[in-house]
Amino acid sequence: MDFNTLFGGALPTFVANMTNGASNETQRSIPEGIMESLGPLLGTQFNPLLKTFMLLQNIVGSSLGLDPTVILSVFGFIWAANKLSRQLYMTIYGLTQQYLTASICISNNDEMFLHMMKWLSSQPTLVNSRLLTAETFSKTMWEGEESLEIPTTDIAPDGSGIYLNFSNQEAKAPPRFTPAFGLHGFWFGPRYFRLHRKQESLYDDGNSSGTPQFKDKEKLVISCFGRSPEPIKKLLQYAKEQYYADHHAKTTIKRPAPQNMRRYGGRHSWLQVANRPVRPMTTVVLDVKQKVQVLSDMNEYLHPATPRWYANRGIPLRRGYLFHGPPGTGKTSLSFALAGVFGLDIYVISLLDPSLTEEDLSALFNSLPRRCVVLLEDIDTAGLARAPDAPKTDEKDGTADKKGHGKDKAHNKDDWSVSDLARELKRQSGPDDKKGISLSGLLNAIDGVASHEGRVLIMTTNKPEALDEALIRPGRVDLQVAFTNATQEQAMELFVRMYEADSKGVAARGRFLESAAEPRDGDLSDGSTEVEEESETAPVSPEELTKIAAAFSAKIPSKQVISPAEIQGFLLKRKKTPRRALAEVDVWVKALVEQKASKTKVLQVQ
Ligand SMILES: Nc1ncnc2c1ncn2[C@@H]1O[C@H](COP(=O)(O)OP(=O)(O)OP(=O)(O)O)[C@@H](O)[C@H]1O
Repeated sequence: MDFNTLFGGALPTFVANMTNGASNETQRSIPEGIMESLGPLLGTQFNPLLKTFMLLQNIVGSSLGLDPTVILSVFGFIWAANKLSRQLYMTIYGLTQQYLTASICISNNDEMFLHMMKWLSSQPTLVNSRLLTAETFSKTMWEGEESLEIPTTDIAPDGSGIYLNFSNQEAKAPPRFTPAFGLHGFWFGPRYFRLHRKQESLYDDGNSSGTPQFKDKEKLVISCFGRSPEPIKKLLQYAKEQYYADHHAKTTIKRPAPQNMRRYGGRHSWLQVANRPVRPMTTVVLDVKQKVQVLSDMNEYLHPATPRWYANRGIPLRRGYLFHGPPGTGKTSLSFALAGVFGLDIYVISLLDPSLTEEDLSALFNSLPRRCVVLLEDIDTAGLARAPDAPKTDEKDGTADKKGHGKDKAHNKDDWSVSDLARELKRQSGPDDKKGISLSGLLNAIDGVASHEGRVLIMTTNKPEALDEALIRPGRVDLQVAFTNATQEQAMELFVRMYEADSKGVAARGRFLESAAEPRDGDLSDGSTEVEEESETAPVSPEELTKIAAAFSAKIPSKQVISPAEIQGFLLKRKKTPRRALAEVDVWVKALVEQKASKTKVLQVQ
């Protein structure tokens, strides 16, 4: 079939019309027969479209006096120019990318990803862009809560029970917005940067996890014009500094990550669980000599020149402290205060964690940062027993190896009993023997080959006598700090600390003697004096506070039977009424001493 037959004889007319120029108006319109010819060719569904097009062509041709072929040619030219310019742009862009821009790629496996995302989420140009990702973002207790207006619930009809209500607090927390996947641009100083946020699915063959699966990984590619990556490096450094800007005032607390995350190692081994304001050293009530001793020892150890000093003498670069004493005497508090003083993160490990194996413990120690505090709390409760067949000598120095197999080596093969055999079989069988930490497992982690040097290890215990001597021998524990129940001086210090911030405020406002219900000196020594409701809450001057504190401490037994935590608990219940605390201390001390003597756990007075 030729074209003429196809177009039903209309083609010659159409061609003639087109070639005859634009002078004749009838010639500018599309020949009528062409519709019928194109219809079957394109299919019936295109008919309305074709008709509309033809109609438009006719209108344009006849009413505007334009030749449709010219219009088509113009459109064709624009299309071709567009294609060409795109091609050109792509080529120039590709060449520029290859030879004239620098890029740095950041994977979400790295901390730098967090720094960058936090910085990007604070950039107005980016958070006002049209392509965003919203993330639920919970604030910690210490972030901008004070100015929040919290609704109250009135549960008593007479209005006497008005309480704060936090039921919708999550709804009020605004989400965080970050640039969505795709291309973005932003300015940093005088320079323009391009950001490409990408997501890739990687296939994990299951070597580490046991189950093959696809995992999503994110990447940020930051590029800038110029052959040097220096501007991007500066940007990354800046983002990192911003990220840690408020860290000098905070102590970051980390714990081992859940088991399924730990297997990725590196920064996945540890999970940040809190970022608390630094605990000032002055808030820990302890003998000044002891405080200074620990502080100066740690300061010396953390000095940049110390690693070389240790290396020159072939001494492993480690420092261990044992804080021992009754419960609630400030062992953990001192650990946190020390981390705060030296600006170190604190890594807390619980040896009672059932998911923690000895391999995990070694891996955790191995992934510690260069300088940090590792806190092993209540080490005596971890059931760290020397293997029953392990020798009494220090495993490092003795013939025994770290897994407690020493005796086996010395064992005469002929002496094997059935129980030895059963024990050996148990040790070698099943996955259960991998659970829990043995003494040798802990020693391995603390000072084995894999152990990270440079860290400060703090172990706390209520029962130092229950610890194996291998655990606390010099080299593993270099300094012991004894904590005791509160002395009278400590009780006084605790009392002053509890109320001094308020009393300073009183001094500043010059309201020392404002209250008419101010107790006389005689009242202070007599704790049983009934204190009027309004005088209890009346402001206390610093001078008066010292007097009340002295009177209070005199009522604390000098035999040190009450812990600082107990005193703190008592004062907290009267946190705005120092006079009431003084008035009620006698009854409380008596009840507490009796309760301790009778070994009951139930408090009569709180
Ligand atoms: N010496 C102290 N100075 C200041 N506060 C103290 C002191 N001892 C205890 N406290 C307070 O008591 C509470 C418990 O203290 P902390 O956890 O430090 O005691 P601990 O000795 O570690 O107890 P445990 O042996 O039970 O772990 C904390 O809130 C802390 O502020």
